[in-house]
Amino acid sequence: MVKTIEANLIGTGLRVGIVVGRFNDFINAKLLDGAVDGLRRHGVEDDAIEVAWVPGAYEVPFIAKKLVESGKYDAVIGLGTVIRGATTHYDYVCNEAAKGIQQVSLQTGVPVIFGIVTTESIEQAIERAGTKAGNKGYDCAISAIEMANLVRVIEPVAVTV
Ligand SMILES: Nc1c(NC[C@H](O)[C@H](O)[C@H](O)CO)[nH]c(=O)[nH]c1=O
Ligand SMILES: CC(=O)[C@@H](O)COP(=O)(O)O
Repeated sequence: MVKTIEANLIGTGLRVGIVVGRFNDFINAKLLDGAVDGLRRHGVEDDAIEVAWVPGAYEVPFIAKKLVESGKYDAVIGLGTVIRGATTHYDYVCNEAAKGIQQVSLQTGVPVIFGIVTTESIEQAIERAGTKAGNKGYDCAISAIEMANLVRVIEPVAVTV
């Protein structure tokens, strides 16, 4: 019989940190609303959710690592929006945000969820922040809960009595 290792989407008792960029915050505020909505709807208590704002997507990994190192969170979500401009700056911001978020996860063993919307246009970003393409923040909330629970399945948390 093949053993399947999987986790549920019950967020009750989980502690989640969210790092969100101010650059393009008219989009990111919607991503944050979606993330908080997703966490709440799956049982994460409001007092178990904390939000840190940073200047832009490039700074998300740095503060995500600080949150993880605090030991206060079962998962961290990184939110931001990078919209291509006239130069190659877009590529550097996107690539470093993605690599940085992944590195924090792998270095610390705490799930850090990639919620940076990377688009060619403002319209594409709007579509992914609660309109025709859903809400990337909500999707990240679900991923954060699943990953945090999956870590607990693989590495059971010592219960202090
Ligand atoms: N152009 C975008 C940025 N640029 C700013 C960088 O993220 C960073 O804050 C700056 O380079 C200082 O280190 N950030 C975004 O989140 N989205 C963009 O479209
Ligand atoms: C993605 C960005 O950094 C962008 O806002 C920068 O625009 P530009 O490449 O026109 O300077």
